[in-house]
Amino acid sequence: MKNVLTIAGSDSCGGAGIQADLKTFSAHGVFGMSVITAVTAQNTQGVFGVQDISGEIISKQIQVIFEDIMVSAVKIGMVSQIETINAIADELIKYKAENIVLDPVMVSKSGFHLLKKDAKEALINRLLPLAKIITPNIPEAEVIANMKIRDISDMEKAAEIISGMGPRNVLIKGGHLEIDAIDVLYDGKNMKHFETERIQTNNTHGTGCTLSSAIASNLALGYTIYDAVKLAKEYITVAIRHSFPIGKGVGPVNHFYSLYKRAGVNIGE
Ligand SMILES: Nc1ncnc2c1ncn2[C@@H]1O[C@H](COP(=O)(O)OP(=O)(O)O)[C@@H](O)[C@H]1O
Ligand SMILES: Cc1ncc(COP(=O)(O)O)c(N)n1
Repeated sequence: MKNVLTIAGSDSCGGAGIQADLKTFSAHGVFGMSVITAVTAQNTQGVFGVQDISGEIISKQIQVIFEDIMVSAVKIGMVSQIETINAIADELIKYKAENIVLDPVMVSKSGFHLLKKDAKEALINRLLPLAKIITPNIPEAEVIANMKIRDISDMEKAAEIISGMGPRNVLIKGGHLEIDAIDVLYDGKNMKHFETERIQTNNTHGTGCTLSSAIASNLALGYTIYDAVKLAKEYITVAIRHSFPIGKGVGPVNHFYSLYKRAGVNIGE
């Protein structure tokens, strides 16, 4: 069994954050572990409160896991504030963590700032260089690369700029453009596109968290970056296609579609 760690925020409605990550790990047959950075009071309509966890207890959570268990990959999601970022960077460097997948979460689909404005520099300076792959969506890539992204050619330019900041691979996700769902992967030399048709649904809560956790799972299982992204893209596409109209807002994706199908669970198809 491969052990995979998520360092992220809790989403009370279970669609994004830690909850999405652990579901994704389980769906991939890896053992999921979690370091909670913040607790959000969140549903499909929005984020209504956040309590950040102290840097001290974040460090402690990371330490006790690495002192005890072999960690094959680490996914980083919501990091909230500078204190959190420093604690994570210090510990991951100390334990020489490998296969770090950084999802630079900034603003939720519902428009809530999950990263404090003064923490962007710390995220770029301290976490980007540690990442085997960083997975920004379009608004996040615009902030990190400091440019406007309107089309695929802009995504490629931004990927090159972000690549120069230290991560070994950059995946810019195209979910926020109007065109088909095209993600751009840059490994410092070659540009690759992963393309699927856009699924017409409002239920995309947690897509980014799920994709990055699927990549981390695949890296832990020994896949190359290219195959890890390709398989993760296939997984998120199925999860979006069979997403759930739960709640009054942006519903969650279906992490266990294949399992439910095999078990004959009626999921309303
Ligand atoms: N409507 C959609 N149909 C198909 N794929 C989508 C759709 N929306 C997002 N995706 C895919 O989901 C993944 C997450 O992308 P995105 O939604 O941009 O991330 P985030 O949740 O960080 O904003 C990407 O692989 C993207 O291409
Ligand atoms: C705790 C937490 N982490 C991450 C997200 C981003 O997910 P999304 O972009 O789908 O809102 C979120 N809403 N909540």
